[in-house]
Amino acid sequence: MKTFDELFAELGQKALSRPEGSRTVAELDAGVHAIGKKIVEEAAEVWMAAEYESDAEAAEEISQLIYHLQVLMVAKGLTLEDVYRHL
Ligand SMILES: N=c1c2ncn([C@@H]3O[C@H](COP(=O)(O)OP(=O)(O)OP(=O)(O)O)[C@@H](O)[C@H]3O)c2ncn1[C@@H]1O[C@H](COP(=O)(O)O)[C@@H](O)[C@H]1O
Repeated sequence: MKTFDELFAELGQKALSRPEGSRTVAELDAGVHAIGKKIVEEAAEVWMAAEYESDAEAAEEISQLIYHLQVLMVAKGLTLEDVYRHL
């Protein structure tokens, strides 16, 4: 289990070290357009899970949406502070 901040730090490290088989590296290489499409897809899955599936499934979809949002932040060079200042 990890927190939002811990995952973000891990993804930043993956972007730098570019380990073989990393999903994050593959997404970063695919670019902002592809990551954006993934975010829209995951957001729809969150909505559908929240309406029609279990709470556990909804939580899993939410975690995947958060992951892809973080990958987009890394791709754009945005920091946690850049986002947190708007919360
Ligand atoms: N938290 C996540 C995470 N959430 C979601 N995903 C990816 O996003 C996918 C979810 O999309 P889908 O459900 O649509 O699955 P899919 O249909 O197989 O997706 P596509 O391959 O078709 O795009 C999952 O299959 C994962 O590959 C994640 N991939 C990685 N992480 C974490 O990110 C960290 C770095 O991972 P790597 O970069 O892979 O080392 C690790 O801590 C991982 O646990």
